[in-house]
Amino acid sequence: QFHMIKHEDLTWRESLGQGSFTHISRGSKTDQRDGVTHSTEVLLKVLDANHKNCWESFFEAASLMSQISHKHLLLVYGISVHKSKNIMVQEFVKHGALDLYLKRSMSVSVSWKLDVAKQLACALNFLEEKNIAHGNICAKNLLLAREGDPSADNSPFIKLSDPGISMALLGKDVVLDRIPWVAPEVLDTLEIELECDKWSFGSTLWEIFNNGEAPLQGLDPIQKQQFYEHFSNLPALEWTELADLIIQCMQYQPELRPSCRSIIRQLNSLITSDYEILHATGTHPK
Ligand SMILES: Nc1cnc(-c2cc(N)nc3[nH]ccc23)cn1
Repeated sequence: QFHMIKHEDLTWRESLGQGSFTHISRGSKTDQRDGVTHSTEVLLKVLDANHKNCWESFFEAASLMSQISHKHLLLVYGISVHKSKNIMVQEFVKHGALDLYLKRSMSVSVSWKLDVAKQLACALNFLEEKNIAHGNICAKNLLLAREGDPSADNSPFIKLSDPGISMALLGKDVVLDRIPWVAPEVLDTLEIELECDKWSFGSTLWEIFNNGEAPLQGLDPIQKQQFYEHFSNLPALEWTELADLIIQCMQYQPELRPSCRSIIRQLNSLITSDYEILHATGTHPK
């Protein structure tokens, strides 16, 4: 279920950092199509040699993304296995991870953030309709394909990256580190259900509207675990309707979390109210 890419068709360029048990580089792949050689810019995600036992989960995560195609899901071109290297070849998304982008550019508007939130909700709705749980929704896994430029009246465009190696294999410390993105029930079961993505969506909304700041970033793993044991909530945003949506998504009882359709409906009404307030009073909702 994967396109196998020959190692000699790959070119490595600069390293771009690392994920859980992986390191990533910019690169390119060449392929022949109707006798013409094409070179495509790609992202090369290499599984650390000392985590070879995770290769199945590594490729499982990618194959989830290549079984289905959607405009807001990252495209996986295929895999390449060469000696002890397991390589996933993904589309290269120009502006990289959303959390870093938000931290750098403090000037994105409320409507920009709502637009990005709605695109993520649409991607989740698509996955929900296919009964596919992602399991690692967070701003770091949202890639910005287009910045959006208000003066040119064009909007941002995001792509949801693959979930990476499943938490069942990542160990307890990584799971604790993913609080508050990982749904509370996952800490016991390490099973990912559709409702888990709703919880993570709430946490990602919080990130987007806090300019990429990681929620609970100052807490150590024990304090993070206590955050769940005390049924705590993230600090409320000033915009109450948005804060309410985050609370709905981050309900400790999975069955009480809203459907994706309800999330999209609520985002649409926030978009409308933001538009009306902005164009009526020239200020943003508080
Ligand atoms: N599928 C992907 C994933 N990450 C990127 C990316 C782009 C960029 N400009 N800086 C980066 N720094 C780290 C990753 C990255 C691109 N495509």
